Amino acid sequence: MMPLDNTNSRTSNLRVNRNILLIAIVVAIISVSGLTYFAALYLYQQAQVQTEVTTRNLARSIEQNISEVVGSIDQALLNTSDEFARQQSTGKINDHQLNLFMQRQLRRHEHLAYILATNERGDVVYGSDVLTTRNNIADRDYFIALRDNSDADVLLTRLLLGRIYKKWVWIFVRRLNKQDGRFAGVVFAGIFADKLGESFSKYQLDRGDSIVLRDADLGIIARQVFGRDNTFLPTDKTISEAFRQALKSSPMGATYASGASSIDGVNRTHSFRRNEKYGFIVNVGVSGEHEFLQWRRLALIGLVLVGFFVIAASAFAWLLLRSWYAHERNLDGVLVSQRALAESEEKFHSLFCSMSEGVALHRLIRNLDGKAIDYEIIEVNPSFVAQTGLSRELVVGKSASQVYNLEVAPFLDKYVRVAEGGEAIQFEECFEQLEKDFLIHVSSPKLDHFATVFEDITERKKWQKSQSENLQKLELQYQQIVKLQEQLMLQVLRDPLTGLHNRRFMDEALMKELARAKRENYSLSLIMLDLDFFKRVNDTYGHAVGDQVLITLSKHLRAHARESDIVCRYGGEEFLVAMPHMTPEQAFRKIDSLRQIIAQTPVMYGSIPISITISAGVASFPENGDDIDALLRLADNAMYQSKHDGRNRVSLSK
Ligand SMILES: Nc1nc2c(ncn2[C@@H]2O[C@H](COP(=O)(O)OP(=O)(O)OP(=O)(O)O)[C@@H](O)[C@H]2O)c(=O)[nH]1
Repeated sequence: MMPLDNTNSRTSNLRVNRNILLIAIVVAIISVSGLTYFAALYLYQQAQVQTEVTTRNLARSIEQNISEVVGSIDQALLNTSDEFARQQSTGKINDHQLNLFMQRQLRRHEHLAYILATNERGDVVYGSDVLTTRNNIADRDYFIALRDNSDADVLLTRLLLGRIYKKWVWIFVRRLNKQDGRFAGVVFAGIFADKLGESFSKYQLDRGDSIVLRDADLGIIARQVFGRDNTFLPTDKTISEAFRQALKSSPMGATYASGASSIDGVNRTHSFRRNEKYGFIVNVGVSGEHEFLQWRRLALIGLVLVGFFVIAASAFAWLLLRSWYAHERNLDGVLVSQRALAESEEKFHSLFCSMSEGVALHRLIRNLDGKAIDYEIIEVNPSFVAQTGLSRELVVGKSASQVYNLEVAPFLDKYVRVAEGGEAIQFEECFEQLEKDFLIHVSSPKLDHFATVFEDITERKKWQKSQSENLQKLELQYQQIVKLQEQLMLQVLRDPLTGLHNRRFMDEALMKELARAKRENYSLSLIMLDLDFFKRVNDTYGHAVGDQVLITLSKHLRAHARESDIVCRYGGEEFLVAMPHMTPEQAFRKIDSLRQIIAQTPVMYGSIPISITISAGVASFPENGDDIDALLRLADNAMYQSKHDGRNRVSLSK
């Protein structure tokens, strides 16, 4: 069993560890979520940067391409202008040759729709195409501008609805001069806006991305929105506020994020570049869907992973908490049990130490065959030490045979029976060396273990012994008392002089005898007899002789009485004999026979014979009555009748 303190500290350690682990899980969840959030933010920024770089590079690339195209067209215009000048120097313009020249220029530029030239009046007279209709462009702004400016360089128009081909066209114009420098017309080339827009489709952009070409005054020349509707309002100058701000702060080129596009409402990251030489602006808008799609995928994966992690960590924490709480409950249970056990052990220990009886705990020692040959003393209490005089250090951990210096440990057989069978016993033993008696209780708490409780019964034994002696004395005294009582009874119920029953005894006996006679229906005769002239004996020989006479008469009466007869000295010299089963006649004969014997047997006083006679009266049940007093009176009357009739005789009651 784990000590209570250890369990307590283990419980609090567990709680601390649990809290640390829970905090660690929460921190891990927050950290992972935070890291994921910052990673997503970083990736978002990266996607944004990537989008910006893409749009910037694309804008630069497209601007350069268009710039090269425009430069090349400009070169074609210059070449045509030079050819025009060369032919002029010959004095005459050869229309056919000039047209062929212009056709060759046109073929070298795939983007060009046409290349034409006018005279100084604006009539389109030369060109890559043979025109069947007469066209004049003298009213066009660019014609007027070039006509009026002899130093004008190449001129790029806004998008115009062409008069010849009836299509929206971007026109590049150069002035033609006569030999003296005067205005000779213009040479101009056009690119159809739709073709230009189509040419943007070679760029591998994603759906929703856009490329917009604007002239120097911001009018739209061409627009390509990938995967969407490409319609736009030619020459439209509407721009978003973001574009306006970007242009204002950085007129030659910048990157900015637009809100919803003014044209199609799509959010894009834009980069624009203004061509330094020709002033046109290329604006590339990338919706960033691709980059952000990638980011979204990553963010979603991250979110799912974090979600899984949070769920798993929460589930883990929940399971951990549940298991902890269960464990804590168990520990609490263990704590309660341990506390109870500790309290119980404390109580046991305190009881063990404070017991007046000597207690010793033992364990059997077995040999290799498993036979119990001795027992070890595991623990003893202070009373054991006090009783035996053996110190604890001397006995604990030792075998009994060793401690008591005996070949066979004391009471081994008895103890083995208890330790193996489990049934408690007790026996008394006198330890002569200690001069003490003990009542030894032996019980077995578990197999091979037993406890002995030595109850000192020396005093009790002494007391028992003295009690026994006292009892013997008492018994003796009792016997003496009984004897005395018997003597007393004799004294009370017998006449001390003659040893016959006295009148008191007779009174009680007669009641019983008469009752029995009535019950069993037999006769009961009462004989009252009296010494004749006894006074004379006393007077003559003395009272002692008189006593001797009385004793002699008593002996006669006793000698002639049956077992069932009751003889008593009824008073002075009066005697009464009760004779059960005797009719009056039988009684008469019996007492008369006795009378005769007495009369013939004198009492000897020394050598002097003293003659004695008796007078008697007989009364019987049922002949003379059934009442004791009446019968006694009748017997007495009969006796007096005998006196009256001369003494020495027996009379029957009438
Ligand atoms: N020695 C002795 N004398 C006794 C005892 N009890 C009574 N007496 C005597 O018995 C005598 C009885 O005398 P009475 O009653 O006159 O009768 P009696 O002399 O026998 O004459 P009758 O009965 O008429 O024949 C008295 O003298 C008594 O003292 C006794 O225990 N011992």
